[in-house]
Amino acid sequence: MPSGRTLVKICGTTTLGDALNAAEAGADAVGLIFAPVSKRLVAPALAREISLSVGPGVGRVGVFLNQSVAEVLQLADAARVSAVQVHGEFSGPELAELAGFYPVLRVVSPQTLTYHFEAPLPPHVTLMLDAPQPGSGQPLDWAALAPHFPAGGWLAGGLGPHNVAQAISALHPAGVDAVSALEQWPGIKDPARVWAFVAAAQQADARLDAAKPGAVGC
Ligand SMILES: O=C(O)c1ccccc1N[C@@H]1O[C@H](COP(=O)(O)O)[C@@H](O)[C@H]1O
Repeated sequence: MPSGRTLVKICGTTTLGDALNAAEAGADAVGLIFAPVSKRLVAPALAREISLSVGPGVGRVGVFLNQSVAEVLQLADAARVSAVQVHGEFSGPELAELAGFYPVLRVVSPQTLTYHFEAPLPPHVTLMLDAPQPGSGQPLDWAALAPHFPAGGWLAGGLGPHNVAQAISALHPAGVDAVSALEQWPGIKDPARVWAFVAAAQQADARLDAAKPGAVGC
């Protein structure tokens, strides 16, 4: 969904209050994690309540790690998500199957980026760059990544209000995604940090727009 600005996803939402706060702050999407190993695991029934409450303008992204296509589709359907984000072992044919039902964010680490570029992505599959251990708050080396960052790709990994503007101006991602830096403790957001994250991304976009040749004031 290209919009001309950086989309913002607030991941690891486990309460209705946190989801509504993210929506009010201006987030484009909330992430609902269904990976059983996660400290931010959300029950399908609560995820569904969140999906039905945030309003049609806010995407709901189901997040999965090393789960079968059948499980992904069953949970995504139950929770009424609008897209899925997959980490770990998913083959090309599995991604294509998922993409027949939902837009897919395929998460890869910088170490595996080359491999994923060599194998063409199926339609409706978008790459997201993240640290090898998802949800660990580990930032990527944006300078090293810049020459290889995929056009239209998303960025995650240790992003927060303190560094998201720098990441946007370094890589121009289509979207940014964060969890650890926005929490009071795992699974529970700090509402002020969520607002600050969205605002910092919006301000970064405004600065990039103002710097474009022909922009008013240049
Ligand atoms: O956060 C988790 O627990 C998690 C578990 C399984 C798959 C993905 C998970 N989170 C994803 O991690 C990245 C960024 O995290 P951080 O900001 O560096 O802490 C993001 O894509 C989340 O969706």
